[in-house]
Amino acid sequence: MEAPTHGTVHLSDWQKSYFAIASGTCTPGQKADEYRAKILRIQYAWANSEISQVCAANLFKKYAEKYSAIIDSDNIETGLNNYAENILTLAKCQQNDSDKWQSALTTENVFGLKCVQERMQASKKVQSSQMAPADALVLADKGVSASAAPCLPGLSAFSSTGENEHCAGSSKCAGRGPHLLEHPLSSKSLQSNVPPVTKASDILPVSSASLSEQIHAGFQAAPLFGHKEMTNGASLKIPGNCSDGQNLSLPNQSAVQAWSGKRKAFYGLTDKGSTATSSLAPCQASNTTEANSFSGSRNGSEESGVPGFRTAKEQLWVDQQKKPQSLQQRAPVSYGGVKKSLGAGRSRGPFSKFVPPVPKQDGNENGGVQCKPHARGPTEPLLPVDERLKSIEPKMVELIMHEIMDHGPPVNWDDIAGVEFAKATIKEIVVWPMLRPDIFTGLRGPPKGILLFGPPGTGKTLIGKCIACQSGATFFSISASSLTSKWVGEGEKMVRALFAVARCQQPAVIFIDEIDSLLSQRGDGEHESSRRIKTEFLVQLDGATTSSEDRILVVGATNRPQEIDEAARRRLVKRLYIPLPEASARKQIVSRLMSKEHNCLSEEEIELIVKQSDGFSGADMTQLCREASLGPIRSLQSMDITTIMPEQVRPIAFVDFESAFGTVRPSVSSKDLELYETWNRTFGCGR
Ligand SMILES: Nc1ncnc2c1ncn2[C@@H]1O[C@H](COP(=O)(O)OP(=O)(O)OP(=O)(O)O)[C@@H](O)[C@H]1O
Ligand SMILES: [Mg+2]
Repeated sequence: MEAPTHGTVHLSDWQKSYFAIASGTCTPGQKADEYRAKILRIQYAWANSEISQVCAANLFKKYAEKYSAIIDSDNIETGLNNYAENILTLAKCQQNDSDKWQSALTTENVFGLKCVQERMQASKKVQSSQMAPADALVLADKGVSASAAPCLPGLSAFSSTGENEHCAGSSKCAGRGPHLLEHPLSSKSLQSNVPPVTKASDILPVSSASLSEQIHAGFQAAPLFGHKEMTNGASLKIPGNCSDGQNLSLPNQSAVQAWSGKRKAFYGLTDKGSTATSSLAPCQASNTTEANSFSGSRNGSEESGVPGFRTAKEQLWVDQQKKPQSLQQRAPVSYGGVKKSLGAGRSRGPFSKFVPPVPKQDGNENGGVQCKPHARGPTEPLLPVDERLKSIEPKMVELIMHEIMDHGPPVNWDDIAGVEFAKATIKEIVVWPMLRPDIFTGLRGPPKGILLFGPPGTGKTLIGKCIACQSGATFFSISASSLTSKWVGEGEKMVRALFAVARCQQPAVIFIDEIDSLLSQRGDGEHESSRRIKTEFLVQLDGATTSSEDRILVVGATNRPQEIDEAARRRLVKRLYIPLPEASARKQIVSRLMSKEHNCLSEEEIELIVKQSDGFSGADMTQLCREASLGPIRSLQSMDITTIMPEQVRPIAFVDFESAFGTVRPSVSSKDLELYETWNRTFGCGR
């Protein structure tokens, strides 16, 4: 029988396996394996010129499609759909920068390594026969820093071919010997991802500095790049007859020969001597000593006056370390125009800049404690966390930090028409004590809780904004409904976090709009979560209002004062009625709004408007002016609005107000007003 040729065996093989796959008895896994094997065989056949390139391409395409159809299919019977799983597994395995480094290699098992033992023996012999010069290692490589140096004599056990005998002679070096590995720094440094060295022959000469770099670098990058990327050419040559011009290589260099060949050129061009350590900052961030010694050793050239290369991350980190504590805090923020609001009324978009609620003025009011819930990233230094925030979930603190900030137009006291008594009282109990805490002490100490109540649209929220701008305090503006609805089940934690953050950011004003929805009377039918929020709020409020040191002011605003829980009412000691604007206030609102518009209103006409608008709230007055300002536009019926020039629009006239009165009505009924008046007489603190 004729022996089958190579080609026929090959073909029958293919046929057989094809039938096996097509038989339907294979599991998706087996099929995938078979297709994968086929793809490999195609590559192999093409590489051996058994099939043409066109044929290989066609076959490859066919089997790759089949293969990926199985892999990607999420049908349990026919596919594997392990794509996501693999990715997830990979992602899990991926060492995160923030993960704590846990190296399998410890000082103990370094000593256990046979090659290390051999080298230790050898260096001991050398030490006993010859004393090494003190600065041998510095000579070996100027990049060695003072902090890195102590570990090096011990590490000299790694050096090549008895080079110690030649470069040494150091009494320090020799005298200390291998036990110096136990130096705290060195042992720390050694607890890195040094790949296990298996053979003594694998240990090839490495300059001491580059070795220290590798150790500090945890060999993360070094093994891939080969020695030339590790240090510049000069430092690779150990002076004297240590290893003259000898090519240095890393333990597993052979395994990455192909890589280093390609990468050498690339990295060699861009990053002399720093490539191996360029991604090191994250590992160093948590340890100042290590980081310093690291930068010292790898930027040895800095010591000699030549600035070493640092990545931006490293430089930032080093700069932060250099700054004094107070400066490490973020730059003081002027709260003039900054409002922090949680929930309703937030104008901050998702891409707006985050402004932290930092202590202002000297930035050191809390003893320089940075209220940072946790390190934001592995590359950032771990700044001290405020004690008061330790019991608070970092997530909550972050939510408060991220959500309460806002920027709003600055509001002046003059922008608020009327309510003179309320304004004077607020200035007295909010602004002045914030400005002169030294005077407002003891009995003069400001109240810690204020309630602004009155009909809707009378300027309560406006007053809140004004306090934010004028008091100079850190301002937290919280809509009660956002606390109760947005963070279902977490409301009370949010309340706790809010007060904790406020405590860190003193002086602070917590403004709670619609406070009635947060602190309404507790009843049997109410939801458990809202009851818990309420209780927590009262507890916090109590703490804030009774503590004499805390400079936290809680300002609540409501148009339903009668619904507020009596316990909360008691804590909000200053209850200020914000009534409907009087005639003078209404005039002020109209005049102020009209002064910004083109109008032809006479003084008498304004008086008439004021008279006619009796019972209007501030918001109603604003709406009336808006409506009137549209009058001139509406009168341009015959003209094309798209082509009209601004000068062609006539000024706002009294007639526009007359027609505006036809559509704008007071929003507060006299019956409602009576309720406010009664409540004010009962609980209010006004005159
Ligand atoms: N005293 C005032 N002076 C000037 N403008 C005012 C005054 N009161 C109200 N306004 C105008 O009405 C708008 C709404 O006021 P604001 O939101 O402060 O009312 P509020 O009392 O908080 O009402 P609500 O009880 O419904 O929350 C303001 O933006 C402002 O334009
Ligand atoms: Mg309001």
